[in-house]
Amino acid sequence: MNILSVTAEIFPLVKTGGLADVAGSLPKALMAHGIHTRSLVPGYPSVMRALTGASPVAQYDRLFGERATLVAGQTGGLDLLVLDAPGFFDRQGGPYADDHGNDYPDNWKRFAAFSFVAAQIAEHGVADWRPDIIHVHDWHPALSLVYLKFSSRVEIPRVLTVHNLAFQGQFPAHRFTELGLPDEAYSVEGLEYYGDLGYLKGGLQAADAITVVSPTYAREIMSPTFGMGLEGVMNARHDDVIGIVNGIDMEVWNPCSDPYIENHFSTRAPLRRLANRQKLLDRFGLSDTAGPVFAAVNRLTWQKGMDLLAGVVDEIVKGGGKLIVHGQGDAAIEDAFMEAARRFPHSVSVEIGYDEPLAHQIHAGADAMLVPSRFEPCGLTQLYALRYGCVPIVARTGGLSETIIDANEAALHAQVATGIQFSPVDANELRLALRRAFRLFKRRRVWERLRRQGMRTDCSWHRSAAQYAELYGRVLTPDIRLAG
Ligand SMILES: Nc1ncnc2c1ncn2[C@@H]1O[C@H](COP(=O)(O)OP(=O)(O)O[C@H]2O[C@H](CO)[C@@H](O)[C@H](O)[C@H]2O)[C@@H](O)[C@H]1O
Repeated sequence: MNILSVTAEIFPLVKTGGLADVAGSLPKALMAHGIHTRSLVPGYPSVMRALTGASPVAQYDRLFGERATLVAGQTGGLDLLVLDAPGFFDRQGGPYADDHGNDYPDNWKRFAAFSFVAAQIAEHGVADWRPDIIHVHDWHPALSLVYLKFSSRVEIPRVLTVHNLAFQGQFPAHRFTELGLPDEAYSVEGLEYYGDLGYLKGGLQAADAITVVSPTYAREIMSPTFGMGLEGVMNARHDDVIGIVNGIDMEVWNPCSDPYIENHFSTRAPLRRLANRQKLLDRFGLSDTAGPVFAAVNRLTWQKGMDLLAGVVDEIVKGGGKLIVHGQGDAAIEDAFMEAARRFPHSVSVEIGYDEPLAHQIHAGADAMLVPSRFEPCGLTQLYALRYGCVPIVARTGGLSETIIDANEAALHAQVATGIQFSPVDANELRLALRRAFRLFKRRRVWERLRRQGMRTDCSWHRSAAQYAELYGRVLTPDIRLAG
């Protein structure tokens, strides 16, 4: 079976968050099911640099006004189709915004062009290759499903995965005439979204199957609290929505062989982890401590509950713990953490930025990883933390609630606990969760068991890739409904 996977990010070539990790690791996991994935990605500079043995397979003289070449190539086990359109993708800043964080004003056009090419490949194939299914990720390529629904005579099954409903690709309605779609595509059944254009909304309406990245999130987004304005569409498509929890790349995140960490460790050799802990404290200018070293590696945003964490730093300091924060995001939250680091220089250390090796080192050295998200479709940070023996302390929401087993007395007694959950997601409950962590940390054997149990958890793609394979089988047999 051939899958055309369409994604704006793919690890290790271009990444701003979890989407890249999933788009980069799922194709490898699907190979075990006899599924061959080709991933279409935009030709950002980092992607073009990494391509080896690339060859042009299609040419566009005026793709939404720009010259573009579709290039086929391989890198790091990924089979890629790259849309080399310098006018759209060869830019200094990030994939979606400039260096100052301002969205590119032509994002509507960049991702319409990208989506148009995806639809062309789905419809006609490329060179001698034809996909059986098109599977698009998030809003950026979602318009391709709209092109296929309204402008194509080819019936190819269309799958859409939503990694985060908060990002929707909403643009002014007057752009519609430039998209080259028939008039009926600007409708409730298509792109129309509160008087604007909704790329994700259009994709949700045009998909044969919709996946989100955990069953809990699949339930949550049916309500206004989590639906972000799309709860009506999600309810209408309820029977075609399925939640599949993310797996992680067990090679990239492997404490026994990780090139970014100095002291490799495992459940059999846990003491070597202590050397990473010491190195981490040194790196962040913090003195050694008998108390727990808490960490947060995340986007510093409201979604991730990082403002809540910034508000309870005193609880960590008071208890004799340390806090290491690495991330970037909202200026006010960055400032709040920097201020906390100034107030408590011996206990709190912050590095604003985005650094992949450092993320590995923090997971490999800290005692506990804080993930107080207000909503979290799945979350990967807590899975990396499990694998690296860093006990996750998570909000009970979305995928966090499904991937971590709370250390209540029953779960501890049954030796199945892997972390700490708290709910509702507010500062008070986060404080209480920290106090529980301090108490558990003092029970050394209990904490060690918690850590070991986490490291033994299967976070691989094993089960979830099988679910995707089954889903692909179902959409190829259209009479079988997903919910059945
Ligand atoms: N400063 C920094 N330096 C280095 N690395 C950093 C970093 N800040 C974050 N990261 C990395 O970025 C990734 C974040 O992935 P998550 O899945 O936790 O959240 P994200 O909101 O990006 O993803 C969305 O999509 C994913 C994938 O489906 C869902 O799991 C999630 O719930 C949803 O919000 C992790 O690999 C993390 O290590």
